[in-house]
Amino acid sequence: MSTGSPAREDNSLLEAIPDGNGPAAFGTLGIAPEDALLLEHHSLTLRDTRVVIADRRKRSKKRDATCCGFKGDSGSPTNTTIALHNVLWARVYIGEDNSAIKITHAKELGKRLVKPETISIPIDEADLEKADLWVERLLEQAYKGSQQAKRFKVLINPHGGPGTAEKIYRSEIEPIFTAASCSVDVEMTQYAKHAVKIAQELDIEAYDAVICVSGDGVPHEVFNGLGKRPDALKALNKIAVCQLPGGSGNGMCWSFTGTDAPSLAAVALVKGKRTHFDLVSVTQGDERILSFLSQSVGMTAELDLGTENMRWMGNTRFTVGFLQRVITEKIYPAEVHVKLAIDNKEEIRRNASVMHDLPSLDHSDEDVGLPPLRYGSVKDEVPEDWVLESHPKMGNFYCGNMICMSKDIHFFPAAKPNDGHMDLAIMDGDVGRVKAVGVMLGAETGKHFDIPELNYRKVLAYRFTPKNQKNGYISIDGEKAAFAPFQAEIHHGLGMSLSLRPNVYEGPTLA
Ligand SMILES: Nc1ncnc2c1ncn2[C@@H]1O[C@H](COP(=O)(O)OP(=O)(O)OP(=O)(O)O)[C@@H](O)[C@H]1O
Repeated sequence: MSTGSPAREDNSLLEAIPDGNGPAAFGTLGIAPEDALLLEHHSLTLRDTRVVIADRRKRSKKRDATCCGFKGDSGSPTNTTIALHNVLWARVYIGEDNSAIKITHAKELGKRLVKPETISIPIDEADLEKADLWVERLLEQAYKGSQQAKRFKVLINPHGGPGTAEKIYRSEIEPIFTAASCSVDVEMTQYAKHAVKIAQELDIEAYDAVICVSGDGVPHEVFNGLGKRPDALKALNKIAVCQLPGGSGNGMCWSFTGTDAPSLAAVALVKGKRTHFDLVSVTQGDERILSFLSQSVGMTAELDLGTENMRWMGNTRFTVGFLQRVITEKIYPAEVHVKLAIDNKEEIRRNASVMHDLPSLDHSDEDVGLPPLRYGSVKDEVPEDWVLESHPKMGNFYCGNMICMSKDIHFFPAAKPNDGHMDLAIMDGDVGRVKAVGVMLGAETGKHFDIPELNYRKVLAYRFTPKNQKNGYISIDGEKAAFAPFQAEIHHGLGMSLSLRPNVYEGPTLA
């Protein structure tokens, strides 16, 4: 993910403004009057994706290098440029002896680390009113299309991944939330499925988003908790469910923010725009489970669930687990009934940049539970127009809703947050080790999509029935399900999250 450039020096604007400049100078540069603020010693301008702070004083021979957070060298005053994406907050400070505009931004300290830093620009009393207006304008532009000062319910799984979620939160995430004036209510999950209860009982008017500092297991629980409420439809629409990296998979965080660097992902959520995304109902026995990420059987499910003993490795456990399994070329025979949407790769590629209209879901104030199942449950007859497929040599059954499943695994490059389709990828187990490794490596860039042995389709629903096996792994969002037939169907735009761009996941795409 690009966070835009951090604060940096930029002489271009300063060069362009004549000495003794006035508002007219900005006009000649194509800067709207409301985007510019001329102070006695500084000019502040909003330009496309950045804010430029220039020292207007005549070039002095020597200036304090740290004055107001600006660098200066003798004889050449410099500008400071901050990407609007990195502007976390701004305000007018009024002190007894001095007043200032304070701009807090995410300052880049390394490729994977930003920390809040505040720049102060002194202002005279006479400029207070116009400074207020400009600060308001800056915040509007820095949060374009996104809500300012979001209210977060933060859930931390102390056992997620290598067990460092709380430490990561306190050191890298919380400072960003605080600097961005977000209100946070932090709760540690105390036991497995605790997040289901928390979401079920959540005061949905008190928060804008639930932020899970965890793996993908906690957001799975939050969606299911919201889905159990009598007002499920409204709750799923009102509360954006998001993930920040505190586990080993972090597929949701990667898909929506394009990174698993905690502070960068935190900035992405602070700036995130509300985005509807598709959820899936999975029925198995008498149960109905909401799935937001994936369902898998075979190789992928074994990686998710059969590598628990390697949890200490963090994300590496998936690669090691894959290499161990690919050698055996194991098969998992199954029957799959499919309700197809798009059944060939060419059309999927052509369709990749098409925007899909959201259906009008009823989010009224009345208590409305989950939408009814369009195709019935796994216990009903399979609808007549579903295609029956026999897969006696299935090696991997993988159905996904998001582009990225974990670091460098962009398994579903055709996935969109709300296209109303699931992406179904099936591959036989006897395609050979070279092909299997090719798919794994290709998933880093999405190139595996074109490997002919990978059967990749868009579907609306399916039923999976294992054949000739007593035991095995079925993974739903990385959580273990019973090894028994299950059925899945998509709900277009039922869920809500925060994303950097509308209806696009971050990562390599087909378009
Ligand atoms: N305090 C707790 N004690 C025990 N289990 C917990 C606790 N809090 C949450 N859990 C459980 O931990 C499981 C895994 O959580 P999570 O997904 O956050 O981490 P992870 O396993 O590292 O990530 P991933 O699922 O992406 O591999 C969830 O099923 C959740 O119910």
